[in-house]
Amino acid sequence: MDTGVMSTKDSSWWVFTIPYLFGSKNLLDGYVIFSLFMAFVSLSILTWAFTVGGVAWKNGRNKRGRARIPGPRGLPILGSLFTLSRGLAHRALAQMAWSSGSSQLMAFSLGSTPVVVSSDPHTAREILTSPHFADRPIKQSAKSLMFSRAIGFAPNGTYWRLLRRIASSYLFSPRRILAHEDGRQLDCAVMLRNIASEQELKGSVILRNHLQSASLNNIMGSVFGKRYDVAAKNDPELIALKEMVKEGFELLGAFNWSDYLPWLSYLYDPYRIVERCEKLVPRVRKLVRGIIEEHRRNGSEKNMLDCGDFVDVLLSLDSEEKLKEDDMVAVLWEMIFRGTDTTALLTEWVMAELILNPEVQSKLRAEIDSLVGKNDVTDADVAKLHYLQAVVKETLRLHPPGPLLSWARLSTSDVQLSNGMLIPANTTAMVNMWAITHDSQVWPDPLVFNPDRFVNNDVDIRGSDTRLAPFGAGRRVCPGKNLGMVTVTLWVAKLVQKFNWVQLENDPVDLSEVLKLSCEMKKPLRVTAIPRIY
Ligand code: HEM
Repeated sequence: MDTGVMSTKDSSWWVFTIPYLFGSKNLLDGYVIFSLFMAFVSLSILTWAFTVGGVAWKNGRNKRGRARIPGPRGLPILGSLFTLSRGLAHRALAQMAWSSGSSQLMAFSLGSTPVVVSSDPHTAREILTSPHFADRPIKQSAKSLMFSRAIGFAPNGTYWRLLRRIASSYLFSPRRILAHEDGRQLDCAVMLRNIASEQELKGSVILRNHLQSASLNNIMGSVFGKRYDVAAKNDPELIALKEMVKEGFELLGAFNWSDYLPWLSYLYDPYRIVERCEKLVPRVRKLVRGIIEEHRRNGSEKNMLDCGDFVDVLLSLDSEEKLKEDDMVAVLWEMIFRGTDTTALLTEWVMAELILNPEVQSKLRAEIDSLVGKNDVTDADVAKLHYLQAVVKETLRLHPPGPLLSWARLSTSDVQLSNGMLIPANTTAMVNMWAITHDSQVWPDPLVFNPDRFVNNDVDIRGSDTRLAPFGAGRRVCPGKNLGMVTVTLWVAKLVQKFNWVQLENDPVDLSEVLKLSCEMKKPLRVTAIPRIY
């Protein structure tokens, strides 16, 4: 609108001044006027587009504080959409921030959306812990898949607080995590057995399949009280569930241009996001409602707050906390979603690093052997295995599963930072955790896998130290962080205790990344798992 008004007003003096200057009435003919007008419009669009930070930062939005927020200009209309729409956005953004000295905060545009990204621990903390950043921008796919009614995307308010309270009391509390140890042990035992048979049968193991099945079953167990026989390849319910989880991941992980250029949704939807979401939602509803019905029929909601599954818990809540059925479906579905890939892919990264660093693997095995011997490793043992904790922390540093902390934040009002920059209301804010954990000013030799850096240096990774906060921080911090850590550390300990892991000569470990919903190994880890003989 503004541009239109400006162009009419400004172009009028051209039209009358130029003929006057040149003294020729011919210049007023239609063609010349049109050319001048087009030149002016192009010039104004270019000037308008090439503001610092790009199209969404026009009118000095980035200059409202004492210090200006620097940033790339991007392309007219699109801004920096190409940087984020393909490849490894965390690496591209880190490079841009480092090379332009904008690590503290960098402004850029995704179409009409103004975005800031921090690659610095101090600014990251200010953003993540600010109450004015407790909302999230919601993608079309997340909305269509009901996630706006689940914890991750619910707007900051009474409903979101209720969900967090229910989840932290009944799913993620230390007592409940402990109560589900048997499930973790069981799923791991099945995984170890299946790994041994695949090794015997094929001479190598594709670890990802086993990890994904174990974590899906594990989260299904604690959320739905249901486990599948993962070796039975023909179970229709398991096949359908895996398909739905995969489809949901693809839809949520896909870069949807219409999220940033809403008018584009009428013209261009290469992933058919709307159509695919419409097909997926009824299938999810049917499956989850079926399981809820089963629980109702079995009357299991009575006294389950301590040892039941999460469906039992939700059914047993009283009127004040009771959720509507559709909200229950959204919350339960979200847990399956979040709990499955994160634990599996983090364990895969840990194992890849252990295979590439055999001396670390041996040191870890020696620690486990000296504390546990041939006994089964338990959660209680894991807490005492300090080198194991250091190995997992170092993996989270080098390969944070959410390098951009998975889901961005949204400012609900203007936020003044201590460095003098002001982030205006309605700005999407990201933290580039990958850039922080790969910054040599923050971590010496950042590219080297060296768990020893954590041995005598107890860095808290649960959000209080933003030099390494792979679970985020502040009120939107990951509520599943303890469950995730307990599961990953237990499984890594048992994998290392039971097998020697060696890379294949003809298929070396490849640490290339692919960024989907999370950042995973591009090439699934295929290795030799040699059973240990005591
Ligand atoms: C290795 C494991 C995991 C990693 C690295 C991880 C990472 C993250 C990150 C970075 C966030 C965003 C935090 C922020 O904005 O500050 C998040 C949010 C969340 N995570 Fe996790 N996560 C993991 C495991 C889990 C598990 C096992 C669950 C549940 C079963 C879970 C459930 C959630 C939920 C519900 C949110 C949204 C919280 C909110 O918006 O209030 N996560 N996670």
